[in-house]
Amino acid sequence: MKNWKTTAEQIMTTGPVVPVIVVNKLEHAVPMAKALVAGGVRVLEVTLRTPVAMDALRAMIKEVPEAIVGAGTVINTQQLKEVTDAGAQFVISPGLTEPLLKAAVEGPVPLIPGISTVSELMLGMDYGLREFKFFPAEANGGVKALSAIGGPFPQVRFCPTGGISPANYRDYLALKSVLCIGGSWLVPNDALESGDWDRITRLAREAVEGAK
Ligand SMILES: O=C(O)C(=O)C[C@H](O)[C@H](O)COP(=O)(O)O
Repeated sequence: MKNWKTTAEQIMTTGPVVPVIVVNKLEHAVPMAKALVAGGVRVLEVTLRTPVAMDALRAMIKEVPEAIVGAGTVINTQQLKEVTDAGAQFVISPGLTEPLLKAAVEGPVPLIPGISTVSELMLGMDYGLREFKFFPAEANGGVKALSAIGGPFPQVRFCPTGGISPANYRDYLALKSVLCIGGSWLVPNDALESGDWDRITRLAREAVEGAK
């Protein structure tokens, strides 16, 4: 962690909503990122779930410098190295493993690993981490579970993700332990397919405004 260029806390306090992005076509990446930034959302998580994800990540980093672009769904040390080499500014994982934690704390960018139990949280804390993703948030008991899990760890902060929507995101943000939330609703696949960048800007703006 001593070599991290920024902190997980800085990433998580930059915006209250982090879009979880699935890119299927490379040509969507840059206009989508610009549309999000236009709507006031700068921290973007590109999931490594599609064949074009790495190229999309690189394109967004290069062509949308106003955005803070990170990689999501990073599940092993090989991927961690790849996204770090590509210039990702932060890394998110749905879970945690010791090899991933070890590599991340020695690497240059913050890792925000997912936890869904107290023991996973404690393991991450053993590596010096204090910021975590809570995944899958809704399926795992939602706001109630998260406030109970966070109870014994007042210094820990979360980015709940998974099943979060415009209807419930404020309930999570109301918790003191929650710095931001992640959600895929900000970048609907049909908006990407139809090139409806205005809709993506609108969704971003509404989410940011609604969080105030
Ligand atoms: O890809 C990853 O690394 C993930 O952890 C999964 C995402 O967090 C969820 O897919 C969020 O998606 P929604 O529930 O649709 O908002």
